[in-house]
Amino acid sequence: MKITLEKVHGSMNTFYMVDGEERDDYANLALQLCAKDQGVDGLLVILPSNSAHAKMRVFNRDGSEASMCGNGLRCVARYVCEKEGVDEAVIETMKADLAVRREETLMDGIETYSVQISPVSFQLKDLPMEYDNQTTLIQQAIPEISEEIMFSAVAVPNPHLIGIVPEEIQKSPEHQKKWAEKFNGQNNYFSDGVNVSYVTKVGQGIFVRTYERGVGFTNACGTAMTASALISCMSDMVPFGEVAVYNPGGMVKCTVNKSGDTFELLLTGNATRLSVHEFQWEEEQVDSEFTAFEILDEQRQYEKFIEEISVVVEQFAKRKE
Ligand SMILES: N[C@H](CCC[C@H](N)C(=O)O)C(=O)O
Repeated sequence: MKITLEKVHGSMNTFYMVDGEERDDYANLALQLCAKDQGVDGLLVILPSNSAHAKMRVFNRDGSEASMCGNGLRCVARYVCEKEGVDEAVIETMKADLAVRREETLMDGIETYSVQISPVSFQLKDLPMEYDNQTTLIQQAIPEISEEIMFSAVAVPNPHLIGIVPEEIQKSPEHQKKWAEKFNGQNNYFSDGVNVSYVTKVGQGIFVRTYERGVGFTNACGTAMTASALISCMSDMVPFGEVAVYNPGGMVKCTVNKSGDTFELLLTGNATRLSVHEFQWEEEQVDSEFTAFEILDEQRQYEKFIEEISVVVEQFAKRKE
């Protein structure tokens, strides 16, 4: 079956995106596309919805389906808003219908969208995570890992383990890689894996590097950056409100507001279109031609944005090409 795909990114977290009908084999499409393209982190599927303008499903490189994707939702938001000719919309996701909106550009020529990140739960059963019969894990050392890293577990609603780490640990990915690989393999804590983020204060904001469940290290993980901003506000590293979150793929703004004992989270950042492709999708992977028949030039502008903030980003991490 011939399908049209867009290649898009949010903070250089890159996806193929397809506008299709409900089917039960999109994991197979994700595996085929990711086998062909090492530079992509997963597949976004846009589907009809009974409750919203559209529905988003997201599949990781390993074919596993996630309940949410913050960077991907910005790209889906742009596609749906431009298709419907609106600046605001609602997108159905696995656990919630989320508000999305077109925003002032981060920089000229960089389409920018905000997306709601919800629901939020600190209950370990919602990740899921098993740890010493605890029901929550917030700003706590896990002695097996380190005495100097404060960890927090939160579902937004996909699962995140957030560690506030000193600069010297952040400077090299080895420590994070060791534990993220353990928690996404055979282990007693996370039966369904977990996205692992290391967070360090930088300037007025934070720097976040994430090892994503089902993918590995990515340039950015939208739900992880938002969860990291939430934990950074709760631990008084930064004030509540708008948090500048730097990552190897650029920078986003996360807005963290507390009302009573609930949190409202918003993720604002680029939604960049890279190219458009035709793909012959067969049951078995065929070596069909997989060329871009349209290369867009939005990336040039995004590179200028990266240059502007590289001094902050490059002290911790080089971007994955
Ligand atoms: N790897 C994540 C899904 C993708 C989320 C990430 N790309 C984002 O922007 O939030 C998980 O399995 O929970």
